[in-house]
Amino acid sequence: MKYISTRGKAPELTFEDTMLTGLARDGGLYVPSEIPTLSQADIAAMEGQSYEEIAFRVMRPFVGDTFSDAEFRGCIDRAYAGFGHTARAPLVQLDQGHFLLELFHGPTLAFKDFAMQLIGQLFQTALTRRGERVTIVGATSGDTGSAAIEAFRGLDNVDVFVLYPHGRISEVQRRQMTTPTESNVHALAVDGDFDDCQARLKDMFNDFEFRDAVKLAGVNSINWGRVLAQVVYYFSSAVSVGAPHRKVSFTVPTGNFGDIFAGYIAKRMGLPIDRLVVATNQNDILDRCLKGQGYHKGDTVPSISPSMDIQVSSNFERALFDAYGRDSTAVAQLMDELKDGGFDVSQGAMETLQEHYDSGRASEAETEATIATTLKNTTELLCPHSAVGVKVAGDHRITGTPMITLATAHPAKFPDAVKKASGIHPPLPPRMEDLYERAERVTRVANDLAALKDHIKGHIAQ
Ligand SMILES: Cc1ncc(COP(=O)(O)O)c(C=O)c1O
Ligand SMILES: N[C@@H](CCOP(=O)(O)O)C(=O)O
Repeated sequence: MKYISTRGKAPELTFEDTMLTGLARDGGLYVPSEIPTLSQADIAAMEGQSYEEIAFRVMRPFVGDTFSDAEFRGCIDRAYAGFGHTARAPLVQLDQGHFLLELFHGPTLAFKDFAMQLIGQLFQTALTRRGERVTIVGATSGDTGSAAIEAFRGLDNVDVFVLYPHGRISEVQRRQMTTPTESNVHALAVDGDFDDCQARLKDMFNDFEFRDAVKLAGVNSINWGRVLAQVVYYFSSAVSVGAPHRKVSFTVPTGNFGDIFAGYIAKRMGLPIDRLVVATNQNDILDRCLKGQGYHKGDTVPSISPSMDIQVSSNFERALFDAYGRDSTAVAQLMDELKDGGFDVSQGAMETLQEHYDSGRASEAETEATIATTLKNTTELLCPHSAVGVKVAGDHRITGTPMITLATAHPAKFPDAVKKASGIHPPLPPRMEDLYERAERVTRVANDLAALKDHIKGHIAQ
């Protein structure tokens, strides 16, 4: 299995090198040169299998000979052993034909743990074998950062720096990143928004001198391994509601487009997915684009679902690559236009996108109302991101096709917004009860590439 860049000018890589490389050297994102498929019989055989077994069967074809079967199975087993639910990703029925996929039973209470816990194991195995160390830098709107710190803290061969937008994440999210005591993890509060953090991260990858000097690696969803691990729960959940014998639709609270793109990969692999519904908050650039209005950046408006306060949706580049018939020149041109504010999508590419994706948005008031009504009707307490999904799913139901909405975070990560909407203050799990008493360690930094690079160079272990 080979991986190619969406911009066509970076070397083809193996799975291992793709995973350790992060952003392609031409600024693009790596994707598999072809998508392996599973037969209907392969998918039907997943019924009743453990999450770990389904994970092995879904991901194995993408990994090539990077890991032996035994190594790969070991990584998967260790990755999910610490989850707080034996099903790992349990399905809860909300009403007739509408299901919630709870993806928040991992160590940091968000769906990011599914990929990050696995990536942590895969990095460790590959780096130990190669005798190498890397510097991981991540950009986060709240959840990727804590998941990355949890997955890599205390490891000998990795330093982790996480850039988050100062004052724009919840207190629980911040404390999850600033309270770990291991010296190889560093939280950096950037004066800017998430798009600034992500842009500076990409600047670092595009600065080859810096990139090579610190052996930069990325664990944002620019890393193909992140997307791949998220494909698994589309299979596990769809099979539970009748796939491959019936079609299933998914609604996905969306920001950086990694999670919904994983759903698209599942569909390309043969999972009978009818609609993939992109659900955005008031930062609705993706909804507007998928409705044919072009991709044009505006200002990010802080919301009660802060993890989705994003204008430059990184993985949309992967969706565009396929929609433009894998024309890397066209994609590179669009990404150049994006630097100047945005681009229009060609009619052909738009039709291809709309074949797979629907979209909708939820206002702040609709998000709050959905938290309240869902609690009243079902006893499920949603986080604001999951509530965006549930609201939008409600607008896209088709009789006879089950709809699965992804619940991407635990409500306790956003207690203020949840309390305001529901009257309930969701408690943290017992292992995190003292989060508010733990000492914080964080460095405030300007939104300035040189300052960030200096800080990182000065704090990596030699
Ligand atoms: C809780 C939560 N929900 C939804 C999203 C959006 O996911 P994606 O960026 O993969 O579209 C994020 C951020 O990634 C998140 O942290
Ligand atoms: N919402 C994310 C933003 C980064 O997304 P990623 O999937 O590219 O890591 C976050 O919580 O940090």
